[in-house]
Amino acid sequence: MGEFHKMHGLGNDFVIIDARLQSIEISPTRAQMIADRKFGIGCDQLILLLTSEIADVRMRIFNPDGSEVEACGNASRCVVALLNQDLNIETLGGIISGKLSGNDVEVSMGEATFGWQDIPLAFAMNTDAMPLAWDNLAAPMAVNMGNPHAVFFVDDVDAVDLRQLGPTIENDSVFPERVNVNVASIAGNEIHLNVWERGAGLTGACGTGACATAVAAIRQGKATSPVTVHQSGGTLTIDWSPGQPVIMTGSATYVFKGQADWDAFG
Ligand SMILES: N[C@H](CCC[C@H](N)C(=O)O)C(=O)O
Repeated sequence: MGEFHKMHGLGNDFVIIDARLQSIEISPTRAQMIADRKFGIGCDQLILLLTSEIADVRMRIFNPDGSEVEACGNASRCVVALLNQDLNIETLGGIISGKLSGNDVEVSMGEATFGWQDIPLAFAMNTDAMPLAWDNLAAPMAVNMGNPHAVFFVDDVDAVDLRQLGPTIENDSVFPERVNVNVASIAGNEIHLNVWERGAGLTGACGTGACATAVAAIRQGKATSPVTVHQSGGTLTIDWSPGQPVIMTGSATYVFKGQADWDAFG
C-alpha cells in the first residue's frame, strides 16, 4: 500500500504522491487511471515528488490524459504548503521557488517567454497577436510559462463556449505541443478568466494560465502589476514586470490523506 495527499489550489485538484518515501513508477496509463474520477482516485493533475540534485525537491506533473508537462502553478503552491517550508522545486520547465506567506503561498514561476519557438508554434508569426481565429476567438497572445498558453481577451468570458472551442484550439496543429486555452475579460485591474487546460479540460483554476494572462494584459497595456485574477475556484494575485520572474500568490488547501495499492492502477 502507498500513501497520497489530496489537495487543491482554488478547486484545481491534485493527487500528490511523495515518491521519496515509497517506490512507485508512473506510466501514462497509470497516471490516467489514478486521475480518473470514476474508477480512480480523481484529480486534475497527478503530482509525483522525487529527490532532486539541483533543488529541494523535484516535481513531476501528469495531466489526466497521461501527458507529462512542464509546469503547474496551483500544484506548486500545494507542494510548498504540504512540505510546510520555503522550497526550490525542480520541474521540466525549470526551477521555481515558493515560500509560505501567511495563509497563502507565494511562488516565483520563472520568466515568461514569447518567441514563436518558445511557445512553441509550428511556424514563425507575431505572438503578441497571432493572426488566427477560431469562431469568434481571434488574435490570441501566445505566452510560455514553462508550459504553452494562448490568451484571448474578450468582452464577456461567460459568452464563450470553452467546452466546444477549447479542444479545437488545444489540438490545432499550429501548437505542436498543444496549448492551454485562456479566455479573459478585464475590468479595472481585475481579470476574469476561464481556462481550457491542455490534457485536462475545464478546471476550477489554472495557476500558469493566470500568470500567462496577467503577463499578456500588462504587455498589452490593459493592466498594471499587481493584477488580481478571478477564476471560478477563487482569486490569485500576479506580480510581473518585463525581464522579471512572474510572482503568483494564492491559497493551497489540504483535503485528505489516503492509502492506495498502486499496483491496482495499470
Ligand atoms: N494542463 C497544464 C498543466 C497544469 C497547469 C495548471 N493546473 C496550473 O495550475 O498551472 C498543461 O498541460 O500545461
